[in-house]
Amino acid sequence: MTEKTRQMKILCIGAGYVGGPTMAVIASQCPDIKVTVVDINPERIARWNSERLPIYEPGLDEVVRSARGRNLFFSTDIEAGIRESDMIFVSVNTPTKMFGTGAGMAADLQYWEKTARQIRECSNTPKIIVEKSTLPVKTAQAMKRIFDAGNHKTRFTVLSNPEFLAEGTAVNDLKHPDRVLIGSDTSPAGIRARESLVDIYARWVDRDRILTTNIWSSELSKLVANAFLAQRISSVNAISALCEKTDADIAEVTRAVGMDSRLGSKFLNASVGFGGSCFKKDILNLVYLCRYYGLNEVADYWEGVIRINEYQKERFVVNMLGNMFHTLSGKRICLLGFAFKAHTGDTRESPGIYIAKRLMEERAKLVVTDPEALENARFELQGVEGDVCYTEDPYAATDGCDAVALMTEWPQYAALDFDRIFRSMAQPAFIFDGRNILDHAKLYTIGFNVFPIGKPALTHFHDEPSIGG
Ligand SMILES: NC(=O)c1ccc[n+]([C@@H]2O[C@H](COP(=O)([O-])OP(=O)(O)OC[C@H]3O[C@@H](n4cnc5c(N)ncnc54)[C@H](O)[C@@H]3O)[C@@H](O)[C@H]2O)c1
Ligand SMILES: O=c1ccn([C@@H]2O[C@H](COP(=O)(O)OP(=O)(O)O[C@H]3O[C@H](CO)[C@@H](O)[C@H](O)[C@H]3O)[C@@H](O)[C@H]2O)c(=O)[nH]1
Repeated sequence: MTEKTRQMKILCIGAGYVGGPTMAVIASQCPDIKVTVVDINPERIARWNSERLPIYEPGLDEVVRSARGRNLFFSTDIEAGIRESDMIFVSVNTPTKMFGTGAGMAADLQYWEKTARQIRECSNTPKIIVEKSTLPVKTAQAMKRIFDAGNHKTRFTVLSNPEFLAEGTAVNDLKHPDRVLIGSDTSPAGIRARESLVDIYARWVDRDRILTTNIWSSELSKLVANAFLAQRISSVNAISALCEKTDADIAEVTRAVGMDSRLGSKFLNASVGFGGSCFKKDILNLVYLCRYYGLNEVADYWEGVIRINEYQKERFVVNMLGNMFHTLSGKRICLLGFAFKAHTGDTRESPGIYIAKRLMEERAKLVVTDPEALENARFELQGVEGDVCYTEDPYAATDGCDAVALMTEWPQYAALDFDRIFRSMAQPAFIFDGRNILDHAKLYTIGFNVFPIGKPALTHFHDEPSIGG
């Protein structure tokens, strides 16, 4: 093949929730580009090559099937992948560091750095390196320093291209993104690399949605986007506590507030708290960066978003305890849903984890149910002391329970036969709706004592709750 007709080869290192779907969509949109996704985890790669993908994501099976074996490949041969590629996306995990300096705050960059060194060692031809993982601002500089130290065989150009997909809607988000952000330096090589990445996305994304910025703005924008989104939920959840004290209704308040076009109506649902692998970790990372630069007031401000989220989860438990006569000991409680949001099997940082642990601390007997997340739920709660069992059938899960705590807004939960559930439960029966998706008036009519978030409770008790321990 001549240089002109040579097939472009993309490699993605990290076959997780981001690497897998992102590359599947690129491969399906660009049949002439060879896309290979590699990972150090052979089981994950085997699942990507099987009929049962390692993650549940609506629409993903079809996209993977359309391209796998044609121009989309999953492999554990990282070195070969690096050698043959022109462009390498780095999509490894960047969790919160749990040791040493910055423990509990900073991003743990060990996976990312190992990858950078491996790329350097295995490269003989020029590479464009694309940061897909969420990284602290200035990581591209560190990456370039690693590449430039000791490899005189070839040239590396680093771009930042953070990913904004949300789980549960990943395929749609990737096919129809609000924007694609690409950061580069302004050297001729930087601009050329940036344009080649723009050209890939432009196959299916309008050019006016493809933003190009300097590399530091791009890295920082990802952290800021997540901080703003999480801040919105913490703002609503903080007000939900005030609503419960004042008989205001959070749904009415957010509707009124969200109709202001300057604010907008999306992402204003009160909840038991936000979860997911990104919000907490990325805000902690932002807070750490602010403290590193001596901006303590700014750090405190953003830390407040996380504090309110912790408060909201604890408030939910305290509310259950207070309304169930100040003891949960020996009571059977169903956690309806365990994924951190609907339409995913992911349980990372799910509020269900905290609630489950606290309820077990109160010696409740838990029954966990979820349509997609039971395997992960078992993993999250393994080794936790207490009485917990798992079942996929929500009717079996609620059978004999004293209370149901709805954790995940799966639409099928709103459609359950609550007459049947009520009849099978211990009396008095309680429902704590951590997502406000149920028909509260109807549940009350059936006989439940209903506790939504940020709305007046509907109970069949006509006296004030007793003050207990
Ligand atoms: N999950 C999301 O919705 C989401 C969205 C946007 C951005 N992000 C960011 O994308 C990055 C990846 O997130 P994720 O959710 O896909 O993580 P993940 O844990 O699902 O996947 C990361 C993968 O990288 C692999 N890996 C780690 N070190 C490796 C190495 N040296 N060589 C090869 N493979 C290696 C792991 O085995 C794992 O399979 C993170 O920085 C995250 O913050 C995540
Ligand atoms: O009004 C709302 C909206 C969301 N949530 C909760 O917030 C969490 C996060 O939800 P969401 O943002 O939809 O899912 P993620 O997959 O975590 O996506 C976020 O994190 C990703 C990783 O960085 C980014 O790419 C996305 O843009 C960003 O939305 C979940 O627990 C939701 O239930 C609420 O409680 N109320």
